[in-house]
Amino acid sequence: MSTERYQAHLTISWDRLHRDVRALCHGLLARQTSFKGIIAITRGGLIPAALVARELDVRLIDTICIKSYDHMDQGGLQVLKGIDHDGDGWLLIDDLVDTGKTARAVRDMLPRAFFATIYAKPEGKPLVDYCLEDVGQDTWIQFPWDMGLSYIEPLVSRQHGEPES
Ligand SMILES: O=P(O)(O)OC[C@H]1O[C@H](OP(=O)(O)OP(=O)(O)O)[C@H](O)[C@@H]1O
Ligand SMILES: Nc1nc2[nH]cnc2c(=O)[nH]1
Ligand SMILES: [Mg+2]
Repeated sequence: MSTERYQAHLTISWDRLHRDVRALCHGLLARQTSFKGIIAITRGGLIPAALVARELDVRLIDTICIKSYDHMDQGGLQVLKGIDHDGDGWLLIDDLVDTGKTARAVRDMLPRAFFATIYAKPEGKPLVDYCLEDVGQDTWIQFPWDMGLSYIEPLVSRQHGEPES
């Protein structure tokens, strides 16, 4: 699938990610359900899962390893590592749901797990049990682990049409 479906960008800083995961955890705690352990959907779910594990004081952590995108290009879904139970009592964590293709595959493997993501786009949202924030279907979420700080020219040079080095 091409990158044309993304018309907007939402850039998430490390600070915002941390705040958003803590807010997600407040919501999870309010449900008064305790979890046997956390399953992170790699790779995007790894850092959120580590932060959730810290807030919920969970020490048992497993992974489901799935690849679906090469940057913005959605390809065939590859399950590189599964799990040998139905997810009963476990908390599944991913960074986001977009089309819901990954979530559907994970739900088929772990029908009894509780599935939470930080961000959810409309097509995928019905597949998660809990998410913190809705994001437009046409928005590409830029995560801090995919970015770096870099120099930009002062506005005035850019106005005068000086070429960027
Ligand atoms: O709802 P979908 O359309 O299936 O998209 C959501 C999935 O896409 C991203 O993973 P990706 O396949 O890019 O791998 P990554 O987690 O290793 O970045 C993201 O982390 C979700 O797992
Ligand atoms: N980083 C990132 N990965 C995705 N995979 C599917 N949708 C997205 C998105 O909006 N951002
Ligand atoms: Mg992923």
